[in-house]
Amino acid sequence: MPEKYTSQSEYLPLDQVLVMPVAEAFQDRSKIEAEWEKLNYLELPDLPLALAEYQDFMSLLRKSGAEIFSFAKGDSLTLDAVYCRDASIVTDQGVILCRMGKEQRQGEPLIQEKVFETLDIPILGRIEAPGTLEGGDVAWLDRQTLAVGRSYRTNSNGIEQLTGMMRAIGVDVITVALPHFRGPSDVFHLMSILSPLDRDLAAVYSPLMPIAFRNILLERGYQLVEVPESEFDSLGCNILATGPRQCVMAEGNPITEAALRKEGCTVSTYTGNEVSVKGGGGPTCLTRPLRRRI
Ligand SMILES: NC(=O)NCCC[C@H](N)C(=O)O
Repeated sequence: MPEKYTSQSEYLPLDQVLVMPVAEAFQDRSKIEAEWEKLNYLELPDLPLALAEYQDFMSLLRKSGAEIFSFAKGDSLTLDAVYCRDASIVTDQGVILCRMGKEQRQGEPLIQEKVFETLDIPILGRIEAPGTLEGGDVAWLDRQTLAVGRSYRTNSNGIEQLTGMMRAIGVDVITVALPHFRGPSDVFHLMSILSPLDRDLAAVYSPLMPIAFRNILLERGYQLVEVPESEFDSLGCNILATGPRQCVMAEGNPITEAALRKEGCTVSTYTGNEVSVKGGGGPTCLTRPLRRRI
């Protein structure tokens, strides 16, 4: 029987996706007030606005036709749990539970595990101490190639563990050494500078991309849409593909949006000031894609 689905793609038509609803992660004003500064958010998120923004984001996800599942809330979770991509990686053989580089997020993988169990998705492996690895540092370049950023969140030991698990299932890992940029307290993942949008199209922020990795993308036949400096902090480079050249991005990135349209992309935007910009997590961070249609 021909294969119908894969988890090893960032751009094929999205079929199933997990989210951690903002209502569950943010909960109430007192939780937000107690946590936002310690988590290094830019400003205090406004709950009613965040809920409204998230509703719009979810309606874009629903419009894509994907089936949506939710993670459950847990006592050990912070506001950051809304950025559910980071706590797990999904392969065609099962899930790898991450070990978060940001200490306050270390409860997330265990809470996610319970939901994977109820969905009957096998656990292929877990990153163990002293390794750290976050899902935002990981992106499929094709079905057999996974790029992983070595960052303040993802260390060499985590990458070694991941590489071993991937070798066992026939996947090559390309390590991308990320620069210091704004330092350890900032959120800076591989997917802050790379969003694959089709087999041969990716949005990139080249100023922070190692030349060698950028050349690998070009050698692989990727055409690169360059995100300008003025749109980096507004998450212009963090774009969710719900299908080939079907993009969901945070509003406020008109130059990138126009460049994507020029390459034949359909672009939908949501207001992400509260739910994305203040916490530093764009649409890929807000979603844990489970599988895509081949
Ligand atoms: N994949 C991502 O870029 N995730 C964003 C996570 C933001 C969150 N405030 C964090 O610091 O971990």
